[in-house]
Amino acid sequence: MYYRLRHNFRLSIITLLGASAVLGITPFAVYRFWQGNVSAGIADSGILLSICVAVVYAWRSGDTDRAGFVLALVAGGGGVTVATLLGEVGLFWLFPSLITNFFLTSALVAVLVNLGALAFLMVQGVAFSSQEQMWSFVTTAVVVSCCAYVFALRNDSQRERLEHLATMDPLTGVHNRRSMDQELAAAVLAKQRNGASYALVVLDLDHFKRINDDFGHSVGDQILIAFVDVLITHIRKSDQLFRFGGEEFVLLMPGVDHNGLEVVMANLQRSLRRSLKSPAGCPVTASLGIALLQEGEDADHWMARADEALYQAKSNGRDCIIYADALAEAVG
Ligand SMILES: Nc1nc2c(ncn2[C@@H]2O[C@H](COP(=O)(O)OP(=O)(O)OP(=O)(O)O)[C@@H](O)[C@H]2O)c(=O)[nH]1
Repeated sequence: MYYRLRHNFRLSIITLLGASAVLGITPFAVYRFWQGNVSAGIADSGILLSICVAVVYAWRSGDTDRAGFVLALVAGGGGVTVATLLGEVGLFWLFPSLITNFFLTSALVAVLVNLGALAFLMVQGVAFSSQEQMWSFVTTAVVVSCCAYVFALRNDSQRERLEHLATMDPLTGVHNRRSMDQELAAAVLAKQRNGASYALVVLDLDHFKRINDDFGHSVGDQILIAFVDVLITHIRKSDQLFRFGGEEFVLLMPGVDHNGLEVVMANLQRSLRRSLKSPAGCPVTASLGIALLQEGEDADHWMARADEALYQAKSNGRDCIIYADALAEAVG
């Protein structure tokens, strides 16, 4: 539970809202009934119940987008209902809901819900004691919503940027090892669920240290970029390329069989030999270790078999492709 709260921001906001609603609205609901204001008491109880249902749904299904959207509607609708029933006293409740909506759902939906709630109150008019009060309230509420909207947009773009930085390799523009771990785990799960086939190809440039030593690090960088360009032209849209670290890359290929894979890899190897050259004109080659995901295998074991195949390719003199499954048959 603590892990989910820590790692899922929207779930933690939904939970916080649920707890605040129970603590904040329950006494008011009781007070309204006690005062004999049954309609306001029912409105408070309805809001409370809807919030609790949405919180439970979010926890059970993990679908915080839908739960957040429903809660934003409940918050907006609840604020309007309370303002309509209680007038000026109820209007104050609209401000927390105007702000909270930006944490619960997307910035655009939140601002639309807020403007919708304000427009409804203006058209209906009963919540305000004078025109002047209505315009002051609506103006301040729109200013608050606009500021929150700008803040939420900025927050979204920073989160996207952070996500990008955390998952992409800045030099080559392909995904990094962190994303690879997630995708391998997803592939293993898909294999367990529907028997999907996957191949893992570990590619490592040969004698790359010499290139750095002879021509400098920036030339080495350019060769890494050119290597990725060649790989990208040879893979399908559904294939995923990751930089595992240094001059080692990993290709995750769904929906492949052994024969098809052999043809694609042989083409790739030819293409690398042809197009990847050092500044002195010498071909830059790569060694490849390949493993098809087996029934009941986990990601670590799968990766270890592909790595072992790569090690064998290096031991065989490099510029070579080794299949882990063929290796296992030969050993067995
Ligand atoms: N230019 C550049 N070099 C890198 C980068 N990351 C790692 N390297 C270099 O890659 C080289 C890898 O050297 P080794 O692990 O000995 O591998 P190798 O020389 O390719 O030898 P084999 O793999 O056995 O064929 C090291 O010199 C690293 O400094 C990078 O981002 N840019």
